[in-house]
Amino acid sequence: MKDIVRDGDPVLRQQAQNVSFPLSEEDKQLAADLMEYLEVSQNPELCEKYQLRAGVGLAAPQVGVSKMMASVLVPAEDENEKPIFKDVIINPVIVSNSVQRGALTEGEGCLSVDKEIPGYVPRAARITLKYQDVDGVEHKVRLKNYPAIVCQHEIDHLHGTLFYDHINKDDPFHREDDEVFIY
Ligand SMILES: OCN(O)CCCc1ccccc1
Ligand code: NI
Repeated sequence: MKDIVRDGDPVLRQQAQNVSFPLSEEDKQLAADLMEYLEVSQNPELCEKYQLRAGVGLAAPQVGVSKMMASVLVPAEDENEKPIFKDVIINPVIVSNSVQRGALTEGEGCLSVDKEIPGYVPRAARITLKYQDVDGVEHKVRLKNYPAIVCQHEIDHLHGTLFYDHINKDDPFHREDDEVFIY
């Protein structure tokens, strides 16, 4: 398990570099490590054993690698179902997003930010995301609700943005009329 870099390390505030294809052995290993972390962290026994915070996403800068790559694993409600979204998104670009905003009712956290920072993190309620997978295959997906929020959180990491940058300083729980709140 690679160590998670904490807020304060400059790598979390850098613009990550594009990844070239075909992936080098090093980048293939990085992609595997980023996804393995999520799988292990979402397994209750292993999560306990390795003392990991369960994660639904992990961006390369969070393991000290400033490259445009992040793993996303959003499990289904029923763990016997397949995940809602599972992939390593490489060179991701949000090509369009809804005007409507959305936020998680419980706010957000981050594996790189040890303290709780209360407040709504307003994001696009729906996005169209283009990315390449580890084989270099281009994907264009439309996401809403939790997967859309998680992908935006991860893509933020690739541009040196952390979730609390979006929280309204004067009124952390400010709600716009048309915002959707995701449970
Ligand atoms: O960057 C991933 N990471 O810090 C783990 C937490 C992911 C995450 C948590 C809340 C809302 C969106 C995404
Ligand atoms: Ni994070």
